[in-house]
Amino acid sequence: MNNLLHIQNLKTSFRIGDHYYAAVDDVSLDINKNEIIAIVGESGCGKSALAFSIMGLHDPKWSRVDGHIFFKNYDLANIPNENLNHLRGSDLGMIFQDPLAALNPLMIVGAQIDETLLLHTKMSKEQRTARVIELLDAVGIPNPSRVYSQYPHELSGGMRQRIVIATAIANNPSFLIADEPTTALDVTIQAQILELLKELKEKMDAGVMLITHDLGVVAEVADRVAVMYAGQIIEIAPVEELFANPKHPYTRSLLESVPSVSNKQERLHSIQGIVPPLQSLPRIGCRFKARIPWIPDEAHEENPILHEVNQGHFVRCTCYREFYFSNVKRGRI
Ligand SMILES: Nc1ncnc2c1ncn2[C@@H]1O[C@H](COP(=O)(O)OP(=O)(O)OP(=O)(O)O)[C@@H](O)[C@H]1O
Repeated sequence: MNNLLHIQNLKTSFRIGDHYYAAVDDVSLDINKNEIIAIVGESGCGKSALAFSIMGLHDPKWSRVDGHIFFKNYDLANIPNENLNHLRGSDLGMIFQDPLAALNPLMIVGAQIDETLLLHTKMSKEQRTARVIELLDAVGIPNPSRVYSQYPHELSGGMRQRIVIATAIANNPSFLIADEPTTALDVTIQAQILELLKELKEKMDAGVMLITHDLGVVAEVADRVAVMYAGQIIEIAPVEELFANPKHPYTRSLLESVPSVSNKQERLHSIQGIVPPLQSLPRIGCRFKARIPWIPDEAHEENPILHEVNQGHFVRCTCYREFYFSNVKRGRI
């Protein structure tokens, strides 16, 4: 079977004052082996809240996770912390956005990677050192033996991100989350890191969840794309299908906002309004409705569900059938 992780009706809520508000609201999603699934959406749509729920990183004092996350023989949303601790760093890996925050500034990088091997394997010190060197080499670090003994501040941003990746993949995780792994890097390093992610999924048959704002990155590496808006998946499709045939008004607007060589004379499209804060997210009806006020009410569904419009291509709410850009009438598009 190809399925690796099965998320079912996941709801992640944060406590604000006396109430809980869902940042991830009834998300169901399958992630397969040997697949990179990109999660896209504006800031505040719930991408990181989803990733942190899978890794069990939310503070239970301030949050609540309901639903199921089936992975191997576990339900990650409902297992004791010690089991999750064991899985994190072995079968589950996470690459964080900011390599400086993820690394210990007082420890040489080799020792940091070694620590995860020490925690999760029975390797001897010699075996671990050899494995760390092998990992440094695998993530494209030149002169791994020298870099082993360097501190994070002695390395460039791209090198530090590679160290974070080497740590995340040290124990060959079968599922890896990469949260904006290339945001802080220049484009050449970005391309190398993306190449590395592709290699990982192929060589280790891993499933990768890639969280990004960058649709160029998505086009480059993803196999499937899930578009999130206001805590929900509003469209999901294989990558070529999503770019060729976007349906949901939000997805179309996101794609329309990307600069391209062919439309560089035109003003870039901007999506009207903002993602509302958690406390004021619309909870009934189409959550995107307020940002497309020119679309008639009747076009929206009362309880929007995901409709399969093509094989493996799902879109939420019937408004996609009636959608046009507000300036179409003025003849700009
Ligand atoms: N610990 C928290 N307590 C309260 N609200 C939170 C907490 N973490 C996130 N939120 C809120 O949950 C919503 C989703 O946040 P999240 O960080 O998942 O968005 P995101 O799509 O990952 O954004 P970005 O792309 O900026 O990382 C936002 O409204 C955010 O303010």
